[in-house]
Amino acid sequence: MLEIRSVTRRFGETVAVDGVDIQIAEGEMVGVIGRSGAGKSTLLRMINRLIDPSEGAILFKGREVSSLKGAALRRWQRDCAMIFQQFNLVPRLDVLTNVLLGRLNHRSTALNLLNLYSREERIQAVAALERLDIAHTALQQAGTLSGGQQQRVAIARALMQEPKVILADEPIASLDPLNAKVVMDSLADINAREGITVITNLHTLDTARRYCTRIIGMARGKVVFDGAAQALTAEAVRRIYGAEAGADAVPEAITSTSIETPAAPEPAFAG
Ligand SMILES: Nc1ncnc2c1ncn2[C@@H]1O[C@H](COP(=O)(O)OP(=O)(O)OP(=O)(O)O)[C@@H](O)[C@H]1O
Repeated sequence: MLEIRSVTRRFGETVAVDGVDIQIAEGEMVGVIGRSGAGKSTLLRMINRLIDPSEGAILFKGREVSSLKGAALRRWQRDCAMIFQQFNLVPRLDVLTNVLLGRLNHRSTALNLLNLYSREERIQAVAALERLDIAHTALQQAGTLSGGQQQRVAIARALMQEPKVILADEPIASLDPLNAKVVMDSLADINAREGITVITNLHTLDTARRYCTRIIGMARGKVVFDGAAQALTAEAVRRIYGAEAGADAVPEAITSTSIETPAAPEPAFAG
């Protein structure tokens, strides 16, 4: 369904993504792992066209999305929701309005300028917040919520886009273990129930193993592993993280769990 065909992205002398070929079927839950600088974010950002490839093509259901422009590009960006490490909410707006912003690319410019949302859209937004168990925050300023709550708002906003694909760029890197679990459980639930394809960059191996049916390992811009979580052997881990990351010597930062360690409950308002 999603095909990344010989895609390369250069930034000056740096080759961030180097001749990558990947095919992802509808409904997969894919984790992209690799060291910092391996090219994971660049790959994700090229899929929804925040960045354009230097070479190669990206196709969705046989149609090249890497060359779309104007309204067609906006439709693709609507189909392909993005979740960021830093949530990217509008902090001064209330939570409900932030979620409604997910409808932007569904609507005419005039409706957007007038800030008019239908009753159905508001009901849909509240339902998305309820699903993520944060409907009680609907009228609070988004910036007053804790990180975990803000990421859930971002997921609700993504759901409002009615996307075909969700791209999550290190969605739990800024969260404590309990919130990381809530966010990953939500993404897994959306993948399982709606069948929405999820592609997520993750910085810990065990999270990828636990949640993703398929893992793509990147090193220096190239795909060096692509397979089932169970096939991720010590040798594969060495290929992804480097020779020094031996079976017993994988750096703590790579394997340490960001999910299971108990943590103190988050404050209700962590402005
Ligand atoms: N806008 C940019 N301008 C210049 N170089 C960039 C830009 N974006 C990424 N790079 C470079 O491309 C390479 C890949 O970066 P990328 O952010 O994709 O890696 P990553 O695997 O996502 O790492 P991290 O986990 O640290 O975000 C790095 O060397 C980075 O410095």
